[in-house]
Amino acid sequence: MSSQSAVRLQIDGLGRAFQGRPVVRDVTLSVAAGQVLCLLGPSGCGKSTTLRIVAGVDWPDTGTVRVDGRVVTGEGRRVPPEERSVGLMFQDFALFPHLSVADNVGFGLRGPRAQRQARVRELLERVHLDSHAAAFPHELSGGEQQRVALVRAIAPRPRVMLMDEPFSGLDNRLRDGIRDETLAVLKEEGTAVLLVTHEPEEALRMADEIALMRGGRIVQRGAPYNVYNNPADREAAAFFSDINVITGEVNGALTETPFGRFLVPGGVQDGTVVDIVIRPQHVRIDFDREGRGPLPTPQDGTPARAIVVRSRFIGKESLVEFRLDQDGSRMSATVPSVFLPKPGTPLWLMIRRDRCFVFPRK
Ligand SMILES: Nc1ncnc2c1ncn2[C@@H]1O[C@H](COP(=O)(O)OP(=O)(O)OP(=O)(O)O)[C@@H](O)[C@H]1O
Repeated sequence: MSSQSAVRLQIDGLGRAFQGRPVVRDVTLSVAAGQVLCLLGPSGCGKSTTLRIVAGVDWPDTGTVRVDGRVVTGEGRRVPPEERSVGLMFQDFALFPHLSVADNVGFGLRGPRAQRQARVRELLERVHLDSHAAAFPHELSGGEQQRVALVRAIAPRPRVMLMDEPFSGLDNRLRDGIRDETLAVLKEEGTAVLLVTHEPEEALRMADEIALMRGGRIVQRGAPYNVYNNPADREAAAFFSDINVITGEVNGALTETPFGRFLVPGGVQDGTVVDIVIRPQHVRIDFDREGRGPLPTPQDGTPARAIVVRSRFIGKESLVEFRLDQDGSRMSATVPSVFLPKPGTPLWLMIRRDRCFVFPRK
C-alpha cells in the first residue's frame, strides 16, 4: 500500500449517549492519507460529538479510534489530545492575540530554531501571508486570520486534521477562495482530513468522500457524485436540494403517475406505496401549444400539463412552482438564467426518468 492510500484514521463502532440518549450510534469510518472525508448532516445529528471523541476531548461508551494503526481511544486506552498527532481547526478558532502571526504558526513546533523558522516561513508563503509575519492577529482580516489558523494547525504535520465547520464564520465571497486554498494545502501535506459540516455545498466542494449522518448513524457513504445521484433514501435526497415527490401505489411492478407509468425496481410488492423523487433541476418545461404539449419520449415519459403558481429568480437560476392539472399536486422546476412565466400560465412538465429515485414508503 502506498503512503497516499494508507489508512491514517480508523474509527470502529463508536457509540456515545448523553443522559441515556444515544447521540452517536455504531459509527465506523476510515480516512486515508491525503483524503478529505466530510461528515455531513443536520444540526444535532452527532457530528461534533464524533469529532470530539476523535480529538480525545470526549470519550465514547463503545468503539475504538486508531491513528496510524495505534489505538488512541478504546480498549482501555485514553491517549491525551496532544499526544494523538491530530490537528484541530474549528469555526471559532482562537489565535493567540499577544503573539505575532509567525509566533502563532510556530507555537506547536518543536526542534531547532532555524528549522522551526523555516517551516513557519514556508507555510506563510504558501498562504501568501509572509509579509504579515510580524503582524498581530487583530491587524488581519477574518479571512487572513483563518489562513493563519489553518497553517498553525498544519505546522506540526499532524497525521490527521479535524475540522468542525471551519469556514462558517467567513462571508460567502471569501469562503470559496479559502476553502480551495485550504484544500490545496492539506492535499500537498498529504494530511488525512475529517471535516464536519451541515452544508451540502461545502461537502460536495471539499470531500473526496461524504459520510451522511442522521440521528447518530452513518446512513450513506460514498463519493460526492454518488451520494448526490444515488441517495440511500428520500431524506438523503432531500438533504442536498429541494425535491419533488410523486406518490403512487405499485401494481404489477408499475405505478401510475401524472407522467405515465413508472417501472418500480424489482422486489417491491404490489400494494406498496412508493415515493418517486426528482430534483427540480431535472424537471423539464415545455410550452403549451393550444392545449397540447410535447410528444412522449422513452427518456421523459408522458408530459403533464401544469399551471404556474409562482416564479422567482434566485441567483444563477429561476425557480418555477406549478400545480399539475391532473391531480392538483405541486411541483417545482429550476431553469438556468431568467425564466419568469406569470402565475396562471399553462406549461407542460416532463421528468427525466433516469434522474428519478424510487423509494418504497417505510
Ligand atoms: N456534553 C453534552 N451533554 C449533553 N448532551 C450533549 C452534549 N454534547 C452534545 N449533546 C447533544 O448531543 C446531540 C448531538 O450533538 P452534536 O454537537 O454532536 O451535533 P452536531 O451534529 O455536531 O450538531 P451541530 O451541527 O449543531 O453542532 C445534540 O442533541 C446535543 O444537544
